[in-house]
Amino acid sequence: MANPLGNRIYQVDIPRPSQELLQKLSEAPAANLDDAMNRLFAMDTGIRALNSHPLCGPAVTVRVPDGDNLFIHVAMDMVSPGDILVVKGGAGADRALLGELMLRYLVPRKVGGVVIDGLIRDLDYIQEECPFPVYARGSSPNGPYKNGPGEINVPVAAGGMVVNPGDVLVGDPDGVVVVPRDDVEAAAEAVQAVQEMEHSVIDRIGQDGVFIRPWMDKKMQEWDTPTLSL
Ligand SMILES: O=C([O-])CC(=O)C(=O)O
Ligand SMILES: [Mg+2]
Repeated sequence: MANPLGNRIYQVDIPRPSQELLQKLSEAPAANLDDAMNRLFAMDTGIRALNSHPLCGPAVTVRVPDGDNLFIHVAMDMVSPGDILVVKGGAGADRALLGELMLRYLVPRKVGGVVIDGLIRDLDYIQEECPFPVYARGSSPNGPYKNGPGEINVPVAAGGMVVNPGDVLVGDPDGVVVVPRDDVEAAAEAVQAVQEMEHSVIDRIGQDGVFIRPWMDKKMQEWDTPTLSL
């Protein structure tokens, strides 16, 4: 057998949450979902939405070297409908890992989206035609090499967060939140409570201009801040 270190493909049947659970996660803004997870689960701010389609689905993960997409091509044949292809490229990359041809190939495969910790190209297609969400650090006309190696369905550090195969990624223009696969139900429940709280605050602001902030009164009592006159 070839040396599998940095050169392996796990054929895992990732957990795929029910449509109902995914719906609950995706109907809230990513910010509220992150609040529901105590504000610790967002990818770093370099990972940006390149079109406006909402992102929500379980991850198939890929690790590739700087500027090389051979194993992304292999992973494209492993995604099921709704899956999010999550790629960790090398840190010093100056070339795109994916572009229009690959994205067009993923359309009939009904991929749920693509999140690239690295660069993409063919931005016009992504912004104007691609029917699913694409997130990446940016774009470059420099194209990828296709030499390998790589790993598929291993834990990757994408956008500064550990992403395991089957973790659920939820994204909107604010960025991407990673829900560990064992926490999906708890997160879906917790986000509903955050949503209800936000809606009641918004309603009061709209109704009578009152912003309910019990935490502010509590903190300011602790500070006992003097009000001075000049
Ligand atoms: O050449 C590549 O592998 C990436 C690309 O631009 C495309 O898929 O259109
Ligand atoms: Mg291209």
